[in-house]
Amino acid sequence: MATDVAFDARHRGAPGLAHGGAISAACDDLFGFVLYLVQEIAVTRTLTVNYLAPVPLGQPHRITARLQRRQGRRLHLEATGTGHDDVTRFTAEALFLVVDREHFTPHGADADVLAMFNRPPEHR
Ligand SMILES: CCCCCCCCCC(=O)SCCNC(=O)CCNC(=O)[C@H](O)C(C)(C)COP(=O)(O)OP(=O)(O)OC[C@H]1O[C@@H](n2cnc3c(N)ncnc32)[C@H](O)[C@@H]1OP(=O)(O)O
Repeated sequence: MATDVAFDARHRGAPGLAHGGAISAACDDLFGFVLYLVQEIAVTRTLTVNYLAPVPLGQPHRITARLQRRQGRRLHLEATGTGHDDVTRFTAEALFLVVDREHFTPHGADADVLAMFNRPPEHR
């Protein structure tokens, strides 16, 4: 699964550069979408981002994410973020753990939890 992201002023860290937290969030979010492909309900247990080079604001980066392997409840995911100039500026690895629906029901409205399972959330 892939998405194209151009970090903007909302994601600024150092002048002209994306904040590491925004990069991390983009990777975690895309991993969440991979779950719809592998048809598992899971949540992030660990997330490691390797910041290989500064990410300039306003330059599109393609983030590609995939399930690398599965061990029981453990889903190992990995992602790569590459600019249009073919420079890979970050990679990420995550451990997601499969959970049941009851993981979410104490916190969100039933209809919202059900909707989340039926289709990916819409992003603006
Ligand atoms: C389809 C729709 C899905 C939508 C979800 C989208 C999610 C988007 C991404 C997110 O932002 S999720 C939000 C951020 N994450 C969280 O809020 C998770 C908070 N953490 C928890 O709720 C619990 O820690 C969790 C449910 C993940 C796990 O608790 P458990 O008590 O169920 O598991 P446990 O700690 O016993 O670990 C289960 C297994 O994983 C193993 N494990 C845990 N941490 C590990 C680790 N770091 N490395 C390797 N293995 C690990 C652990 O040893 C164990 O192995 P065994 O099954 O063999 O005994």
